[in-house]
Amino acid sequence: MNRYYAMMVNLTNRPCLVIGGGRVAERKILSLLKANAKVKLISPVITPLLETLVQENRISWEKREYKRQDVKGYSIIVVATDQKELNQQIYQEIDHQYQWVNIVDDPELSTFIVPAMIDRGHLQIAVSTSGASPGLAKKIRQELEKQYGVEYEEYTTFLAEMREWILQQGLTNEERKNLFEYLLEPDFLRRIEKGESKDLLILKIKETIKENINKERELLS
Ligand SMILES: C[C@@]1(CC(=O)O)c2cc3[nH]c(cc4nc(cc5[nH]c(cc(n2)[C@H]1CCC(=O)O)[C@@](C)(CC(=O)O)[C@@H]5CCC(=O)O)C(CC(=O)O)=C4CCC(=O)O)c(CCC(=O)O)c3CC(=O)O
Ligand SMILES: NC(=O)C1=CN([C@@H]2O[C@H](COP(=O)(O)OP(=O)(O)OC[C@H]3O[C@@H](n4cnc5c(N)ncnc54)[C@H](O)[C@@H]3O)[C@@H](O)[C@H]2O)C=CC1
Repeated sequence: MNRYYAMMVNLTNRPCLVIGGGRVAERKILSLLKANAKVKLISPVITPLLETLVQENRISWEKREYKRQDVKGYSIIVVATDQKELNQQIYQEIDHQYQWVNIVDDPELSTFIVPAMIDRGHLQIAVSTSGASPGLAKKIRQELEKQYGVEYEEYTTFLAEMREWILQQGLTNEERKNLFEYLLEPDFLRRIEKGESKDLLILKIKETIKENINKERELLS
């Protein structure tokens, strides 16, 4: 079994090809769309949900069987037909030097595999078993979803906005480091979880920080 390298890939507007339009292809397409990829689908038959995505112009679809000339010019190719031999044949016809390939029924041939994802706004947690047990990756994803609830969407936006502001304040490395630590105190997560407005919280914290910095600087001068 392979040992994989995890990375976060920017697929915005990148051309991605999915061959086969069944249940598994549907799952891969939904996650590609979440990453703003430009998805093309080739398959004679597709699921009702994929039909809807085609009608909404969110993916393009060629209603036909795969041809050898199809597999050129993509960042990512997902091979998801239900025929093992065909999937292997497609693998042979892909130029692997320039394209990342996921063969859904053959981890050994794939140049990348897809983890189970917890999606909480800026926070994404990926769970992988390296193909040992995709079912376990899904189970752990479901457990982590309880631990990292929807409040993390607002919370990570709060952290991102505060961080950007702190970076613009012309502080010393030491001051910045202390503030980033301060932001991670559990109290802020708790307050957001309880429904306190993120924007008001940000205003209050900025005031506190400014006061403290001014006080410290007066003491030092
Ligand atoms: C190697 C990999 C390649 C890839 O697809 O990238 C792969 C391969 C295969 N999956 C198979 C089976 C199942 N896959 C799932 C589910 C998911 N599979 C996903 C990823 C991966 N699956 C990659 C490894 C990821 C890793 O281990 O880290 C997830 C995480 C992500 C996603 O697909 O988006 C998504 C969960 C999403 C979620 O819910 O969070 C379930 C459960 C279910 O469907 O409910 C089952 C049945 C239970 C079981 O088998 O465990 C089979 C056998 C098919 C057969 O029996 O013929 C193969 C082929 C083989 O192993 O040879
Ligand atoms: N990686 C994963 O997470 C999982 C992988 N699998 C594997 O994935 C494969 C696909 O599973 P499902 O999506 O459930 O199958 P499915 O039967 O729902 O879909 C297969 C799709 O392939 C298309 N297809 C068939 N011949 C084609 C051709 N010549 N050119 C283009 N498209 C063609 C069909 O039209 C259909 O849309 C299975 O063989 C299974 O071994 C199964 C479960 C999970």
